Amino acid sequence: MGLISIAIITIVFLAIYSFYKKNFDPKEKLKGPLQLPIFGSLLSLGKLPHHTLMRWANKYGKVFRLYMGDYRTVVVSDPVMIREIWVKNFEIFSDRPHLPTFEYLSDGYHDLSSSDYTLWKHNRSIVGNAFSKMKLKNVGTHLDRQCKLLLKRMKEFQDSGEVFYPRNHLKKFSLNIILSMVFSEEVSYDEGVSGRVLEQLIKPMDRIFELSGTGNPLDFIKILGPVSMFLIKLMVQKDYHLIKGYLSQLYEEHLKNVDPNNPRDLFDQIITSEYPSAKEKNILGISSDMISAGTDTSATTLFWFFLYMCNNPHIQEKAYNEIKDIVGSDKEVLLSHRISTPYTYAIIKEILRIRPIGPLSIPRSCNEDCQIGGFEFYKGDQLIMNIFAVHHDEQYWTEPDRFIPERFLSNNHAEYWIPFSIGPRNCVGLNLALDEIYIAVANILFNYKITSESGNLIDDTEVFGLTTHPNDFGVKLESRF
Ligand code: HEM
Repeated sequence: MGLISIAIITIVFLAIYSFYKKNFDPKEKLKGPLQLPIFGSLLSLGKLPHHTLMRWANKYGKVFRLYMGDYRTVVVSDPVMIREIWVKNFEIFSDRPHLPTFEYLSDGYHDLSSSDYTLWKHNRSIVGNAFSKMKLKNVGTHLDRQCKLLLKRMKEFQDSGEVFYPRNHLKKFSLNIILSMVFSEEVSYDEGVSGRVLEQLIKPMDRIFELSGTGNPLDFIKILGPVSMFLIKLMVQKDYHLIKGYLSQLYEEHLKNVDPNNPRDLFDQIITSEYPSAKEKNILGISSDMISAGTDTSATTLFWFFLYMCNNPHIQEKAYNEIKDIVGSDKEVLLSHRISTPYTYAIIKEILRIRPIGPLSIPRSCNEDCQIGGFEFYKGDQLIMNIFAVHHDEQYWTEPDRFIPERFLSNNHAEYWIPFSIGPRNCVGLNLALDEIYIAVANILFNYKITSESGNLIDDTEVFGLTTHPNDFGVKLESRF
């Protein structure tokens, strides 16, 4: 028998075994859709995986199983089970799955977002402490400055009557908040001036996330083994080196004159912390996390804000009146106004509910066989929290597909409003994100009436990606003064 025949017989055998194991394993108690051999559900998740998974949850249960390639994956859309897994049994589900993409991009899991429990605990406390110290010092100053720059940019569009395309301006707003807090750097709003940051940081990051988005078969098919790592490196290493080069340069510059007693920014605090090993790798990994996780997330939520305000002029008017009555002649909305503007804050919560930018959160893995809530979990399982499904569940929300900020006025829905996930490994940037979104939303509403460019409703269909965002659109700005 020739080599080709042996290879074909092996592949057929593996495919039959894989089909049997994924669909008819006698120890499997969870229901789920029929799985393809080798790929499992990887090819059937569609363009909007969170919608597909929500449909399957309706059919197979709020805790169901599928396979992403070789990984048994349990998808959870029930807030009670989410609490059991992500909070009460956190230590069993604290880690991320070990995937070649995560491994390569984090230089062997040396960062915050993909590290394993022991290192994660250490790095999380460094970032947590750094944020608390910054909070006391000057977060408000960074937010105010960046908000003023954004409003100034918007004014130029309003004065000229030109259509304003919010997406890139919002990205710069969020990026600048992170850059100034972490590195004391800033990108100019004028195109071109920001060449270095754009070419070495933002564009490479965007390209990497496009390539390595959810469900890359190279990550999930174990038989591909070393070939996967080789191909992933081939695809992302140029961009990866650009990002690491940019961060390494900042690291060297900061090292020259860092004063541990008087840190200038978050990076100084990260640099001056102790690490169990691989100090430089961890520093670069954590700072790269801050930029990748902290920029597009808040910016995309603000992008949705523009859309929902154009499509709901009565809601926009109601929030404007609330802010105007509170702020009066001060000309500027501050963080301290948030408590007195509950309707505006309810708008933010409703945007994060109806269009959570990370609808499937970031996956976790199970580190021991266990039974929780009557369901079996096995070591090595991947866990997916379907935030979108929880946020659109009719059991918890009246008319979940409608944009109704009022629903948050009488009830904060804390049990099932989970855009930042829950538990000890939830979003570390939660408070910063809510602060920056509030500052931007409230000041934009106070200064401008926003309408769609065409006068028609803007399409609110999502595009799945690093963050789930709308298709690009432009708006008209009318001054409130
Ligand atoms: C609207 C804004 C944002 C949303 C909806 C959001 C949402 C999330 C979610 C769902 C997770 C996964 C948590 C888990 O595994 O349980 C996460 C993790 C993370 N987020 Fe955010 N995020 C936002 C903004 C930010 C900002 C501004 C930062 C900047 C510092 C940030 C930094 C991170 C980091 C570093 C992680 C990984 C945490 C860890 O593994 O310990 N996020 N975020």
